[in-house]
Amino acid sequence: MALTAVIRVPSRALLRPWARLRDAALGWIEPAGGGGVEVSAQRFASQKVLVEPDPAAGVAVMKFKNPPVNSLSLELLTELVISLEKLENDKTVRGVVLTSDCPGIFSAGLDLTEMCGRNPAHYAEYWKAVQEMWLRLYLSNLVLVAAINGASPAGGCLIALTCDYRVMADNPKYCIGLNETLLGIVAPFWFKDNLVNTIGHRASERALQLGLLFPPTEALQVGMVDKVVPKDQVQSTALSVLAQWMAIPDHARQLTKNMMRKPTADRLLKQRDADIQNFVSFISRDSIQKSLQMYLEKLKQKKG
Ligand SMILES: CCCCC/C=C\C/C=C\C/C=C/C(=O)SCCNC(=O)CCNC(=O)[C@H](O)C(C)(C)COP(=O)(O)OP(=O)(O)OC[C@H]1O[C@@H](n2cnc3c(N)ncnc32)[C@H](O)[C@@H]1OP(=O)(O)O
Repeated sequence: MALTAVIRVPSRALLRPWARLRDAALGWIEPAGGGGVEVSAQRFASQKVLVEPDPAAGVAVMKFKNPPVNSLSLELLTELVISLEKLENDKTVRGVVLTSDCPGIFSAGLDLTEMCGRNPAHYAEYWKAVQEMWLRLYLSNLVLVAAINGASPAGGCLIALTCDYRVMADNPKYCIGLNETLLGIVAPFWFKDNLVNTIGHRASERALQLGLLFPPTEALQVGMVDKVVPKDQVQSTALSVLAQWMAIPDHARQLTKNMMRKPTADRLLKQRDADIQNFVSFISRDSIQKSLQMYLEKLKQKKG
């Protein structure tokens, strides 16, 4: 990856402790004596989220890279939020394409191993990170376009739903949807709200109860994605769409986005702790743990 952009990062001594953790996560190194440091955009490429900025165009491409299936581990979620925050603060960037570096998979959704056989404190930490990811993406001031270049179940679909526009590859093997009920679990209310805001109430009711995973043409029909194109055109189409959205003055577009989305985000913001408690007690149930374990086993057996 050839990247040339230069980003100014303040001295670590001036940053809060969490920012030092962030620097470590992103692999930024401050030279001895440090009074601020210039890092090349290559350093911006962390392990599980690659960011390719194009300052001339005012955009960046963010690629998830957590093989084999881009499951949303705690580590990936943390890097995603940090990378997004950095882009939000970068005055040269106004729009971002979200896509995958893993062939054939956009994201397999939440990491089942983070929700199985762990303790309540871990479940709480994990759920807080999932909430944070959703809130940051859903309320982002940037134009976000999803370039869905592979399967996108559950949490993968949620990421796509937070975007302002979704372009999907036309391979009928790639499916997208909130399939939680197939795992014996329930999509949280804010997943549901995001879906209802995208495809409407009746279509959501059907899709959520049946845990429907839509192939691209059906996803287009129901309004879950906005455009279906051949696989090799997904990213270029997403970049063209980004350019169209970026032709609108930022302040007017951002205020409009906020007006449309804030009430939905506020529903979660008003009850974040209660939502974490609900998740922890739900996921800790023996019956739910059994369902998830059986589902994981089925995924593993599929190979053999
Ligand atoms: C009433 C109160 C309610 C409160 C709310 C409570 C609960 C709700 C909580 C959460 C909502 C959940 C959201 C989610 O996102 S759950 C995750 C859902 N995801 C899926 O169902 C996708 C599962 N995966 C697949 O279907 C396939 O893997 C794939 C993505 C289509 C890719 O298929 P492929 O054939 O290419 O790969 P494999 O299937 O062979 O998988 C390779 C490897 O990856 C492992 N794996 C797959 N998905 C996950 C995952 N999500 N998490 C962790 N690991 C995953 C798979 O087991 C294989 O592992 P192996 O060790 O065998 O290599």
